[in-house]
Amino acid sequence: MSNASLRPSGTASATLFRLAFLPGWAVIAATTGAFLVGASLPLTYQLIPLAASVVLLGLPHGAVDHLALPRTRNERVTVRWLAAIGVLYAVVGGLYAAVWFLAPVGAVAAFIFMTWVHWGQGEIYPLVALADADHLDGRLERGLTAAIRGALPMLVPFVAFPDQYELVVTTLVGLFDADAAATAAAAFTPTARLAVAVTVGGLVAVTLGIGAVAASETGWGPWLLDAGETGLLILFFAAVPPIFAIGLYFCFWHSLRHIVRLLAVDNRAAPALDGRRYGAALARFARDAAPLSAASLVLLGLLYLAVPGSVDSPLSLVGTYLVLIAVLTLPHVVVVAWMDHEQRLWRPGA
Ligand SMILES: CC1=C(/C=C/C(C)=C/C=C/C(C)=C/C=O)C(C)(C)CCC1
Ligand SMILES: [Fe+2]
Repeated sequence: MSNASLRPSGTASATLFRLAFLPGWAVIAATTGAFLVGASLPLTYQLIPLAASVVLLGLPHGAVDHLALPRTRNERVTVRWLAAIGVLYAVVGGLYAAVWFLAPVGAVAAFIFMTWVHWGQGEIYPLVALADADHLDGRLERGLTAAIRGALPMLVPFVAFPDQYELVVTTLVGLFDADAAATAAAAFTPTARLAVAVTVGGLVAVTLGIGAVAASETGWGPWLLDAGETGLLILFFAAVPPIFAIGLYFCFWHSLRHIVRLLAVDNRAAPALDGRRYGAALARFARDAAPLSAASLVLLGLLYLAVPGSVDSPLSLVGTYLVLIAVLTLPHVVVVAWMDHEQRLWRPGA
C-alpha cells in the first residue's frame, strides 16, 4: 500500500485533515501565546485538562481499541476479535499494573519511555496520510520524526520545568513507595537537563535537515507544516507548565489525531465526513467509546482503593489516574502498532 492509497479521498479527506489538525493547532498556539506573554495558572487549575481527559477525547481514544483492528482490516467485529483484545488488555495491562506495585521507579521510567514511543508513533499517520508528507517517504525519516515528536512532550518539560516534572514523578512513585520517591528525584540534575537539551536539539535539527533534503524534490508545503508543528510544540512545552501542557496535548493533539484515524476506517462515519458534519462523526465515535470508557472508570475506582499511598490531594488523584492511563496504554500501543502494520506505515512504498 503506497502513501496515496492510505489517503482517504474527496471531501472526507479535507474534513479529516481539518478535524485532525486545526483544533490542536488553535489550542496549542493560543496557550503558548498566553504563557509567552506572562500568563500563569495555579497548580489546581493546571490539572483540569488531564482531569477532563477522563471523558473528553483522552481516555475514550483508547476505548475503541476493540473495534480498531477489524475496521482497519475491513472485517466484521466478531466475538473472537473482542476476546483477543480483551485478553491482550488483561495480560499486558495486568502485568504492567503488577510492576507498578513491585517496582514503581522502573514503572514510571517505563511510562515516560512508552509515552515517548507512542505519542511519536501517533504522529506518522496524520502527517503521511492526511498532510501528504512525501518528505517522510523513507523508514529512517519516519523513525526519526516519530522519535522527535514523542520526545517533545516527554523531554522538553524535563529541561524547561524540572521542578514540576520532579513533583509529578515523585507523586507517582510515592503512591506506591514513599521511600523510593527520593531515588527518582536523583535524576533531576543540571547535567542531565543539559544532556537532554543537547540531544533533543540535535535530533530535531538532524530530522528536519534530512526532511528538507527530501522536500527539495518532493515539495516544501508538507515539510513546512511538519517543521512548523515541531517548532510550535517546542515553544509550547518550553513555555507552558507540563501538567497543563500535557493535558491539553493529550486531548487536543494525540487523541484527536487517533480518533480521526479511526473515523477514516469506519465505513459508517464516512457519510458524515463526506457531508462535513464534524459533530455527527464525533458523536458516532462517542457512542463507540462509551462502554469501555465507563468500564475504565470502574477500574479507576478500584485503583484508588488499591494504591498503598494516600490519595488525598488533587495532584495525587490525577496521579492515580495517570497510573491507570499507563496500564491501559501499554496494550493500546500494541493495537496501534498492529494498525500501523496493517496500514504499512513502516514499510513506505511497499
Ligand atoms: C503529566 C506529566 C508527566 C507525564 C505524563 C505522561 C507520561 C502521560 C502519558 C499519557 C499517555 C500515555 C496517554 C495515552 O496516550 C511528566 C512528563 C512525568 C511530568 C510532567 C507532568
Ligand atoms: Fe494513543
